[in-house]
Amino acid sequence: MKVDKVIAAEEAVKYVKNGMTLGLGSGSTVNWFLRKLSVQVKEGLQIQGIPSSKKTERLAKELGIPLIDFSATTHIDLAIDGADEIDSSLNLIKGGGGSLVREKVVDACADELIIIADATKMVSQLGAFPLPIEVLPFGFEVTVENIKKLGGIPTLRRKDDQIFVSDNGNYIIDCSFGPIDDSVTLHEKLIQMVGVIDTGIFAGMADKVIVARNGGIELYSKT
Ligand SMILES: O=C[C@H](O)[C@H](O)[C@H](O)COP(=O)(O)O
Repeated sequence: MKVDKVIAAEEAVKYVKNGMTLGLGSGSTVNWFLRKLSVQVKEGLQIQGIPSSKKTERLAKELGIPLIDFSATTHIDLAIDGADEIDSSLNLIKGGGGSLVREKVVDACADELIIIADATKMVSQLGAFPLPIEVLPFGFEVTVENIKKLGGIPTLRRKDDQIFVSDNGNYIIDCSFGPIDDSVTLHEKLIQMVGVIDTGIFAGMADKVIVARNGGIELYSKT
């Protein structure tokens, strides 16, 4: 039986049209989308993708998906991305894989953003997943203290006993705020802090969310 991430990814491929410039998100669900997309590309579909992470770039190249960067165009027709949490207003927490900043740049300039996920990502309120915040390494200790003042419990992300470094050369602070009542206000407070590059709150950005649950598809659209 196919896992739900694969089913959501397959559904998203149906939205890709010949000639499109695609924003390619990051994460395991997007990786399934890339595999499905590459089959269509081999069959003659003409698209070009702008990757949102080095991992996505690497996999897309391996799969033979044509890639460009923003020096070729600043217009993206459709971005496909994953998420760590999705609320009923389609606000998201992203960045579990550490790609939030490039993802936000790519997703924000797309005419349409479609999020693909399995049903485990749907929540009644954001906040069970610690919010990833990308920060400048210089003086990150100060930034962490400032984040604490907002009531969060911050943890510097590590991987294999080393500090995790993003594709942009920055650190990630995973911060538990508990249930987030107002994600826009929280994002605005954080983004104003010196040293904060961006947060994993993607509020009001998703146009559609494709959720696969027990093998079936649910489609949610921005109202
Ligand atoms: O930084 C990572 C991204 O925001 C991913 O899109 C997110 O973590 C979801 O990943 P996955 O599809 O592996 O659950």
